[in-house]
Amino acid sequence: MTAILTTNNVHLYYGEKEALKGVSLAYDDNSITALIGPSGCGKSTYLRCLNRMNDLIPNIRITGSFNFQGTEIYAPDTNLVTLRRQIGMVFQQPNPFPFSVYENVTYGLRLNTSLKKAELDERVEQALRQAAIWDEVKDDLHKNAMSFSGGQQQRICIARLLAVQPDIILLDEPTSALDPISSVQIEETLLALKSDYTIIIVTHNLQQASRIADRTAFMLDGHLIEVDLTSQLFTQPAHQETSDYINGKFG
Ligand SMILES: Nc1ncnc2c1ncn2[C@@H]1O[C@H](COP(=O)(O)OP(=O)(O)OP(=O)(O)O)[C@@H](O)[C@H]1O
Repeated sequence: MTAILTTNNVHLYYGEKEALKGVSLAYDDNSITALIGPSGCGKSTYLRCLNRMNDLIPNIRITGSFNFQGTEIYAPDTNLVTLRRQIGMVFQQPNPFPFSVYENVTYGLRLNTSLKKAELDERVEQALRQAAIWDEVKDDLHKNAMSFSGGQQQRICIARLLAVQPDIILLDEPTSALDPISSVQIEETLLALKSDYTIIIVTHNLQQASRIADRTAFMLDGHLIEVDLTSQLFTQPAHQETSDYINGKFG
């Protein structure tokens, strides 16, 4: 399989502090990769590099390469709006805009395209169906997205991202603010989406990683310790630190 995204020898410094220490990882299309590791190991920092969400942090320095479909993400001529359409992100706290469901889902489309109303309607339904929230909101498309439950809001945010047809979906602990039923619904949604997208998810929840991820990467203190098929990493990790972490000895 060819990798859709490859990061090579990534180092990231917040001022003097080195938060990423040579992370190299490649991602296959149509797969879910989980990034796990104790608090502060650099998971979110690394994830945010992938669509340049760290760009505005003062005194940040990033080295290494980030090859996305043959182009360098950090090339000077990269268009950030296009990049973030292709590599979208879902955050820990659901963050719908304070507008209707319909306006949320069409937001990126109205910025990037000049689709007609009927085409917009079609894309809205398609994205909400893919995010497994259509049945719950189809009669309330013009209701404020903030009036739905946290889990519903998170699936509306996923639909908002899917509407612009990204290639890669980044998720930073997308279920940690949600109840268990909503979390399962998000996991099922991600499993269904994997046939069309590349998904990279940061999670503290090891059961979640083992339920949904094809591959899991374990990070510690800015290093990538190992990456493997999830079943392999959880049953026969190659490194003692990984074994100690997954067995709850720290973290
Ligand atoms: N904006 C920032 N400025 C300075 N240091 C930062 C910044 N963001 C993160 N760090 C530091 O970089 C290191 C990695 O943080 P990061 O948030 O990426 O870890 P994490 O593994 O995602 O942690 P958690 O699981 O708690 O979210 C930590 O030591 C953190 O304090």
